[in-house]
Amino acid sequence: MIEINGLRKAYDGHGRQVEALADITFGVEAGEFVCVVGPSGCGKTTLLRCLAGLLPPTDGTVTVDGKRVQGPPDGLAIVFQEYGRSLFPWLRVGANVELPLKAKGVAKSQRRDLVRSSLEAVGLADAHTAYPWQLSGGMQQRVAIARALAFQPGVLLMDEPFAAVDAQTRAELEDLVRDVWKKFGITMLFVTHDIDESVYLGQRVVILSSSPTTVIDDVAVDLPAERDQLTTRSDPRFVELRGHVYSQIQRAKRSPLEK
Ligand SMILES: Nc1ncnc2c1ncn2[C@@H]1O[C@H](COP(=O)(O)OP(=O)(O)OP(=O)(O)O)[C@@H](O)[C@H]1O
Repeated sequence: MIEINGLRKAYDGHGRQVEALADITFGVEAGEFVCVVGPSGCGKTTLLRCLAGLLPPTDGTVTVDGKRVQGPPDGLAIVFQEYGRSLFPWLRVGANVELPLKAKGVAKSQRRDLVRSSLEAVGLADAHTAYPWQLSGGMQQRVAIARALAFQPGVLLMDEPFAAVDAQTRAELEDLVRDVWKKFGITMLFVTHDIDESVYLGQRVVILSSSPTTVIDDVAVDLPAERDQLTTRSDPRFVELRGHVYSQIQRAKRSPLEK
């Protein structure tokens, strides 16, 4: 479904090159839930931007559904961390969710159905006529997720979507994302700096090194498919996997001479 092959991305800035990604290779199967973790500044956002066709790679290729990414691929949606900036404050919730559908040329009656069903899927059926600024941060992020779902994406990219919400809301949103993933069979690539979150959510965790960034590990999360904030997080296997990812990231942060 997603194939990333030898991806390198260097930025040119004020006469000096910043190599954000050195050499990234991994794939995501259709319908899989893969989390990407790595130290701060290792290029997680850059990776998602290359996948979404928002940035051209310096080297290497990205393909989605067999097609090489050279611009935003069809059927791919993205949810960013900063929900406050991704929703239009002058549009009501329903209109925010509907906007990309209008741009896509979806007929009015179908737009109405999609807006209703995606707001229902995120538990916000009643918020249709509210303005985003009347909602809590967690609810605003639900609207952003509904907007992505209404688009009926085959692939959903999420860039640290819960970094700005409180711990309790975060747990609710994590469960919501697992629910919509299961319900809609979407291929998920979820970027986070939170190790526990990556193990709780993913079927696999891809671990990135610090710069020059490569994939240092690709961990299969062999926890039961039914996850629960209490039982999963206290499962000895969860604790073991979290410890493994943590130690890999610590190793990734050390300079090559210390490893
Ligand atoms: N537009 C840009 N021009 C120049 N350098 C950039 C640009 N965007 C990102 N970088 C650099 O590329 C590297 C990777 O940045 P990126 O934001 O992708 O990392 P990240 O892992 O998402 O960071 P964080 O964990 O802080 O969210 C950083 O060194 C950053 O300074």
